[in-house]
Amino acid sequence: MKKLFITRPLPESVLSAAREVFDTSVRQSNLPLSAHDLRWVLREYDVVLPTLGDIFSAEVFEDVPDPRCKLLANFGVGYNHIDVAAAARSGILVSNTPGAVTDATADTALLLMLMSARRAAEGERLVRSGAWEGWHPTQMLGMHLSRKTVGIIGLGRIGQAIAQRCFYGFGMRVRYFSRTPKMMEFDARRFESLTEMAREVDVLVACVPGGPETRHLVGADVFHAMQPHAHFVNVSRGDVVDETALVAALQDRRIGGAGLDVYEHEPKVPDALRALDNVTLLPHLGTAAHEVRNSMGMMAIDNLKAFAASTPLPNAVNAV
Ligand SMILES: NC(=O)C1=CN([C@@H]2O[C@H](COP(=O)(O)OP(=O)(O)OC[C@H]3O[C@@H](n4cnc5c(N)ncnc54)[C@H](O)[C@@H]3O)[C@@H](O)[C@H]2O)C=CC1
Ligand SMILES: O=C(O)C(=O)CO
Repeated sequence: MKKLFITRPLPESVLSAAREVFDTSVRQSNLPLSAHDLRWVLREYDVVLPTLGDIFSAEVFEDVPDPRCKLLANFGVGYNHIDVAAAARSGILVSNTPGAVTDATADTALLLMLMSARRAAEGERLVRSGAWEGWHPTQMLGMHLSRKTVGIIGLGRIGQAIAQRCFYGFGMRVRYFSRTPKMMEFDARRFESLTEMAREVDVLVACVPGGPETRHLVGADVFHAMQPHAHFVNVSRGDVVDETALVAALQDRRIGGAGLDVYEHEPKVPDALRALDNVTLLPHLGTAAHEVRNSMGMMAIDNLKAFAASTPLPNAVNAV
């Protein structure tokens, strides 16, 4: 049996499926692997199932010249924590879990859109504080989401699922910023300029992958272009946004508010951001549902099984 290392505790059903095929070791910690342990697992195991937070950089791969590991079956669709080109140079395949995460992450985007536009977190804090003085006609007025315009940054799987929810659920107009035109079953206008789109929308949502190519894609220029009532939502990766520029835009009330699931230096959230009442802060909850984490695990196991059977991986993101 090949040796598998799983870097975090996972649902029992996923672990059972893994044990059917592999001599499986499960690390009993939810913290990212240390620099030492990243190198150790590449040396000691045939296959590894990592998650976001386990930073497999080019240096890590270069430090292990002849790795025993031949597959990193990532638990999650986003793999910006793995240098997949460097992995390939070391003869290591990388796979991910697309599709399993799509609906839950799109739901989280809608959750944040509503929470930010309707000031739900602020209202919840008010009730908890005991300072609520009762309903009145001008209490905590926010923005009505129905029939507004949403601008989606990156119309991939999650972006399209958000577009569908906005169009069918809320009667919203859909705009998107994307490198290539996408076919949707309803009218969705494409922008080639992100700032041009930001000028027009009531809600701007980021759902591109993280990494060097998209780092700080949403910066001061975008927040300056947005209308003062407009909201910004991020369910992608923290580094897609210039967090300093976002804090400034929120402090100056240059935008209506923001809803964030991800942060530039997770789990660190800047004090300045936590001090603001016009931002909703979630702890990377995008896929945090029992069924979804189970499906993600099973998808990772499918890739591991394919590797063990020497058949093509269903979800390879590089080639060796
Ligand atoms: N908050 C959370 O818990 C979760 C976050 N995510 C994040 O969402 C990301 C997207 O996931 P999927 O939709 O499944 O991926 P996807 O690959 O289907 O979609 C990404 C889209 O972004 C586009 N894109 C990439 N670079 C771009 C650029 N520079 N400018 C404009 N468009 C660009 C791609 O062409 C593609 O259409 C993941 O990579 C991950 O980082 C995913 C799941 C859960
Ligand atoms: O799948 C991903 O990319 C995640 O962020 C995990 O929820």
